[in-house]
Amino acid sequence: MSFCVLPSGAKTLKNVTVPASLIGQTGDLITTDLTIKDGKIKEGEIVKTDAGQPAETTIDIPVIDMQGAMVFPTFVDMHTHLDKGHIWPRASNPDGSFMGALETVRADHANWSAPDVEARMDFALRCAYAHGTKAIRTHIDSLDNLAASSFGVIKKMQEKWAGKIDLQASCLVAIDRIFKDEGDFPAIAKIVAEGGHTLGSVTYPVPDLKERLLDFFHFAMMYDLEVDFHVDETDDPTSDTLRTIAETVLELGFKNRVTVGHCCSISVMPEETADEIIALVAKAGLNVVSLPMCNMYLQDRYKGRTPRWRGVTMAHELHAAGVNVSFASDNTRDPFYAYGDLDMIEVMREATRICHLDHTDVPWVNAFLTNPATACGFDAPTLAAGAPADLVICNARGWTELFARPQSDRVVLRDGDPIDRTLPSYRELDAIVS
Ligand SMILES: Nc1ccnc(=O)[nH]1
Repeated sequence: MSFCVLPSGAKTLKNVTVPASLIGQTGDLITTDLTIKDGKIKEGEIVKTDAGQPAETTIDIPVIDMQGAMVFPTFVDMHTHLDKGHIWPRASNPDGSFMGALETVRADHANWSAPDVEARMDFALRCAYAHGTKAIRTHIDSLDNLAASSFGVIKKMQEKWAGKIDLQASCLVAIDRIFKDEGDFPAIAKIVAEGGHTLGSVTYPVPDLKERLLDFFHFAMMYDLEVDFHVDETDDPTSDTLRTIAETVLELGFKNRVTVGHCCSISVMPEETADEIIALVAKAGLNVVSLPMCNMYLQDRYKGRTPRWRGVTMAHELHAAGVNVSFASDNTRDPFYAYGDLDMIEVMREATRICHLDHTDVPWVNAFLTNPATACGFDAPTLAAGAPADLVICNARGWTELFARPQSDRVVLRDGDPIDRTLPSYRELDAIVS
């Protein structure tokens, strides 16, 4: 049940609480009025005036006192794995470890027919849409001959969800499998380029990392692609592939957007080493995305031992160095993360708690909205006049109320009208994942 019922069509939402940065102001939260007309945000309240005024100002529209309800633009979830989502019932992680995840997923690849991937992906997109997300980047497992089939499903989903969810995809291929002239990667890169997707890889500290990265960037430059890496998702402080990625970007003068995800290991390195790498990341202009829920699940998990580390990257230090830092969902109900529902309010709540995004002057709310949009090239979410009225409205008047409850009773408007927020039932997937 929604906490309030809003009419379709034009309306003025009086007394809403919005993050100042999203209406181009400084500070934390601001109380304002938002008028919605023709599916777009207008400034202030549309006042009924006498005849003789421009037509636009003479309409009479409902005015609703929102009593301080928080309003956000719809969210951007820039790092997900829609092709893996919801396989948990048939492919659970045996011990919650990273290796357990990798091996379980690899064995499950045999089940990833196009209809299987499509059913799970569409389910996940319905969840994301209902929670108030408008743009998503997903990684696509591309080895084991999956690229042609799974990118085919992406194309179908992009068409089906056009206007509702802006969907981007990035191939996911282990760096030690990337060669310029042999193996599967040349064909995968071609599929990525032809579909206008993003070139992606997961880097490990392999002895020939530099050569493999140069082969990767060969394709990124040949096809003029944006790139997205899974980087150092480990508690091994000697895993410093982030440094090599930053150095390679600088050496090549690579100018397209580069995203690096996870980057967990810098936070267990000696401080001076981490600072050096962070400076390089800033110089290379890399966009960092942290995946706190998945990191907390997989990192520092040793049987019979209580975790002592939260698993996340150095978000505050990266931000202070001028790096564009974002947060995203990562996996949902698969061996890499047993939970999750592509709910960016959950991601914002958990990231705030895990990474201590509270008690700072930094407008961290941007890390779930404008920062990921910048990293991926999605339309910038904003509450400024003229923006589409794609809004998430919560029955909370400030951060403590917002993060204390899951906001399951939130209202989502798309083009100014409330959407049906009913979540799909897991039972729907029983036939394929049980
Ligand atoms: N965290 C993750 C690493 C690699 N693959 C995934 O699906 N998730």
